[in-house]
Amino acid sequence: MAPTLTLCVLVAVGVCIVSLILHRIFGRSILDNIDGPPSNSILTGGFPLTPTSILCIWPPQENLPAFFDPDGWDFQQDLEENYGEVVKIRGLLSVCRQFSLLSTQRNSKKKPEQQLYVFDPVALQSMIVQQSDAYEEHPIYMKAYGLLWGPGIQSSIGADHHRYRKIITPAFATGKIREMIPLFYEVAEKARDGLISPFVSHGPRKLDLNNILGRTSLEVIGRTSIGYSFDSMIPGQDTRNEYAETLKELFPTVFKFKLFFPFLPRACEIGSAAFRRFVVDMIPSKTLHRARDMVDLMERKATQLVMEKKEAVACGQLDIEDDSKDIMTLLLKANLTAEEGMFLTEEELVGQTGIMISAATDTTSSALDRIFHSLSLRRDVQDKLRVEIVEAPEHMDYEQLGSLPYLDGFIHEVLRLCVIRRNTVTEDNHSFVLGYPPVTPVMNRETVEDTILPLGTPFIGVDGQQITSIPVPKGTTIYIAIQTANRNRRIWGDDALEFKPERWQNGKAGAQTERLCGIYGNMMTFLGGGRSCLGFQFALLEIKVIVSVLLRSFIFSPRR
Ligand code: HEM
Repeated sequence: MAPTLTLCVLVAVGVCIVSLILHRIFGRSILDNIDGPPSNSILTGGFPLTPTSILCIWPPQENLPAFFDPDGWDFQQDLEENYGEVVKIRGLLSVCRQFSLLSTQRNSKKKPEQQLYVFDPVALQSMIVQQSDAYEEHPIYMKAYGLLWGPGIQSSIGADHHRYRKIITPAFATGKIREMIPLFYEVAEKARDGLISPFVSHGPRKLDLNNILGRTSLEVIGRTSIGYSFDSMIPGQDTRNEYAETLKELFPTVFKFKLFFPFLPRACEIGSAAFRRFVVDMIPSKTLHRARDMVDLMERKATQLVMEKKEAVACGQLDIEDDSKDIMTLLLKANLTAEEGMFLTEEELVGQTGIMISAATDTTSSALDRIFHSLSLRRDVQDKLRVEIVEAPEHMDYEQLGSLPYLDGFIHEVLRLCVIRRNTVTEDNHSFVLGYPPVTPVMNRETVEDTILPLGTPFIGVDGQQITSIPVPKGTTIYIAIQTANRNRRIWGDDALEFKPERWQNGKAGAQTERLCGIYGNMMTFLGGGRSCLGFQFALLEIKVIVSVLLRSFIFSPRR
């Protein structure tokens, strides 16, 4: 290492250590009284100040890797069982945050590394519904969405977000989605034929169900959102185009940079977009350049799709008054009648196209993966479901799809618990099934003002006193604990961790006295309030159609 660089690194490390010591001595926070798992990492602020621990700077954070680990079951379980329904988590790089390099909000009343993990139903209701203006989408994720897709509903807050939501919501009205059901069947049946065809031509063989479910979800949203086919779904052929490939690779590529995410809000403020682009071009990282090229490709494609649609409308090839058109046509139509300042610009239509396709594809396909995985492990559930489906009409309409009680209970239960914990379930012993919701076990928010978080279930603070509400300083990161809320024993009962579709029959589950503020089934899978999932009905119908089509033709077993 060059001497100057070595000196810079030493000075930076020295400054961090001094800051950390000062911070630990003088930095009091009103969140100190909330209990949470201990941290031993130098960069999370929870480390014991010994010479050995000072050397031990990796991993850079203690709670978060365990927290976000796909197999972090014990950690999540520990949070649920050993603390109150609001838990303090130690976040990333607290030392650097002292210098506001990472912090998105300057605030003296809290230690920036302290974050709250919330599953108390009253607290959730306050954050998501009553006091929602005080809790915004986390700036890191908003910036990330903005960089990936451009301006749109998921990369906006406040008035802009209200505007997007107002113009997009009618495209998801029940009447519109009901008309999409025949298309759901068309794509699901192509998927079924694609699965059957290799058996017919080559006899028994292994198939990649995960691949075909991903292709099916993308094709459904391509056709319904913009009237575009990404994949001819020709049996036996993987005919996906470049956009589809890119979409599949995008998140795994981008998440290789997850340690740098906290720098995004500040980094996006440095210089012009052209300058930032120049910096990205200059950084010698193949992966970064791959991510850049993927974003470019997706933007080009979305722009092309929007332009084609606009031209088709302009030259009369597409009748915008015809209600049975895709979501983009509905947005173009809504634009025509929108009040001043309420319509979507071309750039926003492009951003929205990318967001919509991404929001609908990974979510639904991972829910479907978990559904077929659960079915393969629970032959009893699979058989019972098949009996109900086979007795129903082959092509069901909206009402019929909603009227199959076991299918409905099964989908609710998968979306409550989802994927099966590895090594806990066998075909013989199926009583214990745990899982993650399909999008993420948590959603991030950040307080944009000082606020008070009320609690439904008071708990004892670190000082031994009862806490009935928590003053939360501006700039605090909050995790909406979707997964933990969905299996909170106080709400769901002692069998909360068991996979029981029957619990939904006769309206038993979902009608508990303790309410969660989610829009679907008294659970948080699709969130609630002003940022809840706009496509939840779409997703439910799509899933029901695909499950009913595939269960008629196949018996699913676990891979041997
Ligand atoms: C099982 C499937 C799905 C699940 C579990 C799911 C879940 C969610 C969740 C939790 C959010 C809130 C995100 C946040 O606050 O950052 C969300 C937002 C959203 N979802 Fe879904 N989603 C699913 C499928 C879909 C589908 C199929 C579509 C579209 C056709 C869709 C469109 C959206 C949109 C547009 C938003 C942004 C809403 C806003 O910011 O106001 N989702 N979804």
